[in-house]
Amino acid sequence: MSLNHRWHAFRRVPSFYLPNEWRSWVLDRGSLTQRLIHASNGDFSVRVTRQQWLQPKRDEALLLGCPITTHALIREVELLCHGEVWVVARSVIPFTTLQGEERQLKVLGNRSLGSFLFKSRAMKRGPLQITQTSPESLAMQTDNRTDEPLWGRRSLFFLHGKPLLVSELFLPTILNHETKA
Ligand SMILES: C=C(O[C@@H]1C=C(C(=O)O)C=C[C@H]1O)C(=O)O
Repeated sequence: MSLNHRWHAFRRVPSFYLPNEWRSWVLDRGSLTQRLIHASNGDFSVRVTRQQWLQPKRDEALLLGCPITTHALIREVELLCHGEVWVVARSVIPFTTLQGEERQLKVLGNRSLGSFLFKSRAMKRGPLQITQTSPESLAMQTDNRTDEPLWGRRSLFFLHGKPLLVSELFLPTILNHETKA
């Protein structure tokens, strides 16, 4: 069952605010998909909750260098390990990025965006921006309800120099699982 996360404007916080237990996950610049596959012994899946042509949020358009009125491909997903949502993610992909090899991004389906990005030799990643959001932003199921703030990040990826913006929010389930492991 989807968490129906509502993405609000990104409120950036300095990375030194990150609690120690989250630093290794939120500051990891490698493939999150690969890390989740490893952490779940391969019991990993992607649930696409939205894929539509929409206007990006103002702060997203500014970061991407797109006119605020242009539409972009908005892809929102939940990344599940052992059938539980561990990460929710939102990607904003401008029309001008979805050309050439990158047209494949339109038809990823339940394949992970990261599996495409980190295979590409033409991929560069920009700096990570860190955010903290209230647990109310997630209509969380009872088994991972928390009063703790949620930590997330966003960064630009560049494919052949063309940008897309990826935002990710990490659920407390990740740490609960790690303490059990
Ligand atoms: C960027 C990555 O791709 C992940 C998968 C996504 C998707 O399938 O839409 C979106 C963001 C990431 O959590 C990664 O694996 O590092």
